[in-house]
Amino acid sequence: MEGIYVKNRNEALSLLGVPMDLGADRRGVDMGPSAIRYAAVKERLDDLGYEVEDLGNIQVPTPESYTVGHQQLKYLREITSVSVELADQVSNIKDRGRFPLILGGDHSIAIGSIAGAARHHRNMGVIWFDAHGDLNTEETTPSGNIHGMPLAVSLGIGHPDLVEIGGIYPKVKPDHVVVIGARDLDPGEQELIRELGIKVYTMYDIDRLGMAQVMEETISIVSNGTDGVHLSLDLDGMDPNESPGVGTPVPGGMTYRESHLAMELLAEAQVITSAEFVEVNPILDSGNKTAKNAVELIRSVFGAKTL
Ligand SMILES: NC(=[NH2+])NCCC[C@H](N)C(=O)O
Ligand SMILES: [Mn+2]
Ligand SMILES: [Mn+2]
Repeated sequence: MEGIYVKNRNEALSLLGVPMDLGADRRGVDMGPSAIRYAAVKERLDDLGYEVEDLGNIQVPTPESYTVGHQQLKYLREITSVSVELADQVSNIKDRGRFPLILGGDHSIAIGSIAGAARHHRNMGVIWFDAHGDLNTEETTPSGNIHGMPLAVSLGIGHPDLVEIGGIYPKVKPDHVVVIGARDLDPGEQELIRELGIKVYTMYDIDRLGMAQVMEETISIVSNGTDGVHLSLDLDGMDPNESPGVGTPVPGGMTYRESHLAMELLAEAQVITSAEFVEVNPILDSGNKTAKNAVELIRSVFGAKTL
């Protein structure tokens, strides 16, 4: 198994924005793709020698025009239809031999991007960089917000409308999933993690082992017996002092340096076959700092080196 970038700098990347905020039930994160583009994501990847196309944004309904619907699964219908479209677009990008780089939007978009990537990688690994587990279901959710559920959905757990998106389910197996940076797990999520034996590196583990070892172990877990790896990076995994522009900040997160090292080690390992960067909320940000961090992390994962 092998990622499609770094080795070959002529490789083609496709940027796709998903201005979704329905999964967070809070405005601002819909402007994430614009904020990341404003931070010059395309130009900064051009500089690395990639052929980059920007496909623009997927159309997402505005919350003001819809009702929440189900209280435990807010905007289920609208999120389902966007996810179906996103899955198709990600799959089309891969059909064209290009690398899908998805810009969020709240984390519910992972449902669609993983569904699309899973069509091409039937044994896909997933790295979930996040303060949260995003392993809730309609029974365990404290908020009813679907952005707290996409990892569970990808594992085949949750509302059938979400789980069945893309026609393949489960999309990933618990043995091939690693969560990095967790420091806020709801009781139901903790139970599910134990039950399924999902590997979670909490902030405690990162402090004890160091990021280098965490990534070495992570890479070996997600590449063992898999045919591709999706990176799902929630900017709230980073410390809110450094990345304040997120809707659900949790203190005590990964530093700028730790996050970069993680991306650099992924670049060296050449394992990532699709990626998304989510939860950037420019309304809550200061000076577009969080979007700029996203762009720097994107550059690192695509092999940027100082020397
Ligand atoms: N992608 C995120 N930022 N998720 C935050 C989820 C917060 C909380 N665990 C919930 O389910 O509501
Ligand atoms: Mn999060
Ligand atoms: Mn998340």
